[in-house]
Amino acid sequence: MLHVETRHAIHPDHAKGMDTDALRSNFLAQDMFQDGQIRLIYTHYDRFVMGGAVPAGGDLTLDVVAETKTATFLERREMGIVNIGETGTVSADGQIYEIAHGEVLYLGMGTGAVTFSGAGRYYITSAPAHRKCPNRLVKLAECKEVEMGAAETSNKRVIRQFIHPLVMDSCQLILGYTSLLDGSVWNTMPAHIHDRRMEAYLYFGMDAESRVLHLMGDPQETRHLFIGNEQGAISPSWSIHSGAGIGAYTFIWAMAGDNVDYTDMDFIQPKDLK
Ligand SMILES: O=C[C@H](O)[C@@H](O)CC(=O)C(=O)O
Ligand SMILES: [Zn+2]
Repeated sequence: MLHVETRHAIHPDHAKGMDTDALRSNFLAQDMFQDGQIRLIYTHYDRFVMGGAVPAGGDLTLDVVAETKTATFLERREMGIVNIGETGTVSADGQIYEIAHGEVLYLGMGTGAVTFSGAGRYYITSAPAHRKCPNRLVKLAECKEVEMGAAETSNKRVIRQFIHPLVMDSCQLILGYTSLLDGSVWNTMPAHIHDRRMEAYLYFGMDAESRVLHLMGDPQETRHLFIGNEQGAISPSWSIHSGAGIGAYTFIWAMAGDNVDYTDMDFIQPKDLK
């Protein structure tokens, strides 16, 4: 079963006046992971799509998505898939990929139908593409690891870059995930924006009762979302995207836009946030 929800692009002046419900219905991504379903959120931020596929031991095929009005979803798009569950398989273009927890599968433009199977919980990201880059399963050992932060500032973390120019080729999509070290709670502080790219976070690996206090908004007009396990935040290009967790967490970040330069960020120091 396929379910697709559309999220329109919001102007920062509009976001300023939103109450909690409006912020959550526009920027929180929830209910993506349901047994036996593929659930996508089609955003108008760079036409980035995020979602989940949970085959729960069976098979789920993603092929036609009415929103794109193309013969297949990937006809003019690329896709990045992260398995946040147990080992499972994804079949595409006549290949069967066995994907362990934390591994990333990139599927290039023109790949055709994609079938998700087994015990995996698959986080799906996709952006429009202009050329075919080779399909590739990126193993944990192949990603680029970057250590950031320090215990003294409660933000010691490891950033693992998978769909990233230092690892592989893609059109728009950049993707990886960041894990907080024991006792560190803050991600992406100092915060940043990048007007050239939108971004989406998916928080996972959390206790069911735990929450991340996710910060969003114009740096001078910050807002927050309390986010639970396997929920995400959609970050417009004008918004910061940062957070502090009550317990351990990892988050997948994915971006689409004008460049694939991960280091292209405009930082905002804590003293300049409001
Ligand atoms: O543009 C890059 C993204 O916001 C994240 O990769 C930041 C991040 O993982 C972190 O600092 O912890
Ligand atoms: Zn960012």
